[in-house]
Amino acid sequence: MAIEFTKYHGLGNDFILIDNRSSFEPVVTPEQAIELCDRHFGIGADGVIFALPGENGTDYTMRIFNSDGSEPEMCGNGIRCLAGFLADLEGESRNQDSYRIHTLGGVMTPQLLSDGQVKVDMGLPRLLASEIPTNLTPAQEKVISQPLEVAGQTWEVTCVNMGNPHCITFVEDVAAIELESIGPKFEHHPVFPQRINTEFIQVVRRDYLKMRVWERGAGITLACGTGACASLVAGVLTGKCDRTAIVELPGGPLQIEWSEIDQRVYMTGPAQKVFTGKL
Ligand SMILES: N[C@@H](CCC[C@H](N)C(=O)O)C(=O)O
Repeated sequence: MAIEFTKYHGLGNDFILIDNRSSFEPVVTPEQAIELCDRHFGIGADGVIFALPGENGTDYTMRIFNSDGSEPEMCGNGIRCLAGFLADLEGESRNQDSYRIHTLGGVMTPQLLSDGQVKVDMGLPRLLASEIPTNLTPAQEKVISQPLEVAGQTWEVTCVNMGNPHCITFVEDVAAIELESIGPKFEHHPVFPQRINTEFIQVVRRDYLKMRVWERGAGITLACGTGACASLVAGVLTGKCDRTAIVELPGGPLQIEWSEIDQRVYMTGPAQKVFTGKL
């Protein structure tokens, strides 16, 4: 059976999008996703995203496999790409600018803006150790500026769940971080039972942060939307940044706001279609 796909990226965080609207189960297995994501022997991507029928009264469901075949709960750059993909699929029959999307990390609402960008209501950040999850502090406490031993060094970390788990460390210079060697050690640290996404943040100004990321299940990527949101929340919790800031990633900037009014996090950024194909 031939399967059509569309390749998208959000700031270089790239995905294979599949129209899965006629079934509640992904038409590609995690093992096949690993092969498709391979940059030498496959299409090449950080993950495979499926547009499935909506659940619990939502318009659609998003599921995603990382390039290692694991299934994360949520993907920020991916959900912007999904919104662009859905708008394309609906074509002339489209009658809405925003979609309510069911994900394993909760309901998210991407909105297509007139300038081509996508703004996503990413929901409320979850901060308790049990919600990350981590056993770094007692279950009902937040994990803010806690010491964590990784690779013989003590790092001061703050943890935030944005549907998926993140561990954030503020550093003087993100360029000096040896991401390839330190990233996997954070990801597989025993204090994180479901592994972790790891962000290193340099505060250039209170409204401008530089970020590099090691993603759970995907390694170094050019951008991570949930990671940018989690990092801004961590910056506010530690008093290092404002509630609205630009987070500059290797693939480009995202605008992030942690609203004082409704306490929800909003992310605005691009979603770019690259090409279509058939498997
Ligand atoms: N790149 C994504 C996050 C994808 C999922 C992540 N690798 C995980 O396992 O949680 C984003 O833009 O948020």
